[in-house]
Amino acid sequence: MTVLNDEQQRAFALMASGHNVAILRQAGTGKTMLVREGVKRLRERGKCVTVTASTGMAARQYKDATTVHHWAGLLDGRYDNKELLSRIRASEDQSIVERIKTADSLVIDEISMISSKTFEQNSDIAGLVSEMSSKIAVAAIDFGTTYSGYAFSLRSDFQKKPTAIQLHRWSFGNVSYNKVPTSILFDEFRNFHSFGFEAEQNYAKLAAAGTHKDWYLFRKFKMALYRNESLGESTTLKDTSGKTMQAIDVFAAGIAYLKNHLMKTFSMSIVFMEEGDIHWILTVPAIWDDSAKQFVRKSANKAGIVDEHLTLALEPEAAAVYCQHIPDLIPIPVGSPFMVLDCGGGTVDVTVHTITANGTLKELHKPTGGDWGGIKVDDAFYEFLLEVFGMAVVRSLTEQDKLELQGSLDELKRKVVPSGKLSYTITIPICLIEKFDNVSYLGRVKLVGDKLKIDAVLVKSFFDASVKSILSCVQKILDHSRLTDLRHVIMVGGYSDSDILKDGLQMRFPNLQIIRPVDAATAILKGSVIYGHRPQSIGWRVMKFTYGVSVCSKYDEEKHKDGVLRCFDGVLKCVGIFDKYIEVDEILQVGYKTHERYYTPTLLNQAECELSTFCTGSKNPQYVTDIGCKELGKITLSMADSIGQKDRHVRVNMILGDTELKVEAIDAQTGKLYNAAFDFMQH
Ligand SMILES: Nc1ncnc2c1ncn2[C@@H]1O[C@H](COP(=O)(O)OP(=O)(O)OP(=O)(O)O)[C@@H](O)[C@H]1O
Repeated sequence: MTVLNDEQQRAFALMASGHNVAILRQAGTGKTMLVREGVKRLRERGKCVTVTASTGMAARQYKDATTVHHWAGLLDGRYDNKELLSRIRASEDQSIVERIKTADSLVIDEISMISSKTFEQNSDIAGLVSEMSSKIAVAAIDFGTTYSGYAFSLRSDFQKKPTAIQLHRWSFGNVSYNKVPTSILFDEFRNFHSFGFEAEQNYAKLAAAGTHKDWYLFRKFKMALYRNESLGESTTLKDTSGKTMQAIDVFAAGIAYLKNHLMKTFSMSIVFMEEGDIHWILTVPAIWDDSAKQFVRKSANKAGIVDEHLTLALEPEAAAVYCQHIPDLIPIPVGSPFMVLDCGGGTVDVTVHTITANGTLKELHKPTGGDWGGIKVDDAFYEFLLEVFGMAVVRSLTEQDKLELQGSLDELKRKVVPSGKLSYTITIPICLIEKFDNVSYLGRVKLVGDKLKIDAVLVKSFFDASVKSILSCVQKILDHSRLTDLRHVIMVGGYSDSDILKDGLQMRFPNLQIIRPVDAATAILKGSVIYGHRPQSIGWRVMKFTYGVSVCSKYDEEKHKDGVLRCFDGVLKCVGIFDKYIEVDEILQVGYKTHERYYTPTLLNQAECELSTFCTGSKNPQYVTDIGCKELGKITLSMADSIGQKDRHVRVNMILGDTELKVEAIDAQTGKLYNAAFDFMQH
């Protein structure tokens, strides 16, 4: 084996761990030797390595090299990207697709001779290949706070027309809906019984018969994952009557119901579709933290969706992807920032992206938002009811009454417009009519038949708290120096259909163009399907936090003045130092890997090493105990393969910029790659 010097060894380590590596030096300094040796070593590890060069002449330096044009199927260079991709897609000879698909690493010699057009075409072809080698279908589940639904498309349909997405319509009574209420009913033995409208109606029937007391009805429970500091597998949820069940069982049952429903829909229309043929997308709010995302993943696993077939999509990001495919919707120029305001039932999620020259989306501002969705309006309405009727009367509502009242409220919310109306009416349950005795809102609330007639200004005030929070969040983002030229806001999510909200935004920000697509309420689901087929639609993301691990280091009087000191084998060390991997607000390319860090075991026979990971909103934390630092969880690194050896170490990369954090560890002695897992839920 050729011996590599330290610098070459470092370059090889980067190649081996999947980084993009540029080797730059004068002629005669060993670049070709390093490439030859690196290729040999990677192949010995079972990797498929392709060696190419920019010219035929350069390729001759290697035994089995070809030109990059030939390898990537760029044909003779006369086609533009679109034509090239459609030729490769339509070609009967799929050898180009096959060889790109199987390559683990690609070497390009004399890369400086390659034009930017060739680069772009290479990247587009790689994207096409990943699309063509993907699953037969993509199915997206939006497990929402108030409403849930699903959509899907076959790969073959997607390739013809990306927006050819089938959105399941749910029938109830004589009406069909895009989504169903996220309500789940379990029987007295905690077995899943029903979901959606059926769950609500079954529970109301049980309650009417007085047999509901041991049953469990969960509704609007998704927000339990938001900012939950102690989220774990043992977290419990309270049902409508205060009885508890394991949260993971409730989420898993809901996801399983939607998954099975979708499989049934498939089986009615498509022959031979199995779960393994589908890539599943689950949508999550972009502002959720890592433990909430991991919780959803674990729930999906429990529902029978395995990790390899599952991607989490960030809701506003998926909507941004969809909006790119709506013809004539948005005249947003390439390079201009635009905001996506995703207003759902529970969460309002705000992101800012720009469209790059190659059509991918680049995030410009970290996801921001809060729990100011449609249910804040509901909360204000129920507070009003309490004032008018009193706690005892409102508490006496039957399950059927509550169901009907929520339906009437949803209808009322849709009717409210910024101006022109003097009052609104809402149908209320008979028991409330009987108890109506208005003293709190004299002249502003009247009873007319079985309806409550409420002064329009009062009704509009139910939106105040939510709209105020959303406006101030948008203002904060606009104040960011990077976004001074932001002119467009795209509103998506069910609650964005509210004219009160849209008007509030337009009044406060008259210079912004507020765009609300026709299918604002389903943009997330449809965008998630497109994202599942083409994950490269998103190219860059902004880091929400500074991430790092807790390390200890030999005590340095200068550096560690405020540190916590401990003595190990007679050596004074400072513990709890924040070893920063990445900084908040940094914009990272999707799949970005941090520079490798090396960790050594403290004991000779240590088989595992645990790293505590931390995050914080501040840019340069010194210690993991600094204000604002939060422990995320642990990474467990296996060192079992080189047990007993001296000078062992594990090299660790964090993979950031994806929708979830990942970590990769390599045993430096054996070269074995471990997919060390983050555990954010060790509570
Ligand atoms: N026209 C409208 N005016 C006001 N509110 C509306 C309108 N249409 C729908 N909503 C409200 O939007 C919310 C549902 O939106 P959506 O289906 O996007 O939420 P979700 O997916 O349940 O929420 P999340 O994204 O928080 O999980 C409900 O609160 C509903 O009452």
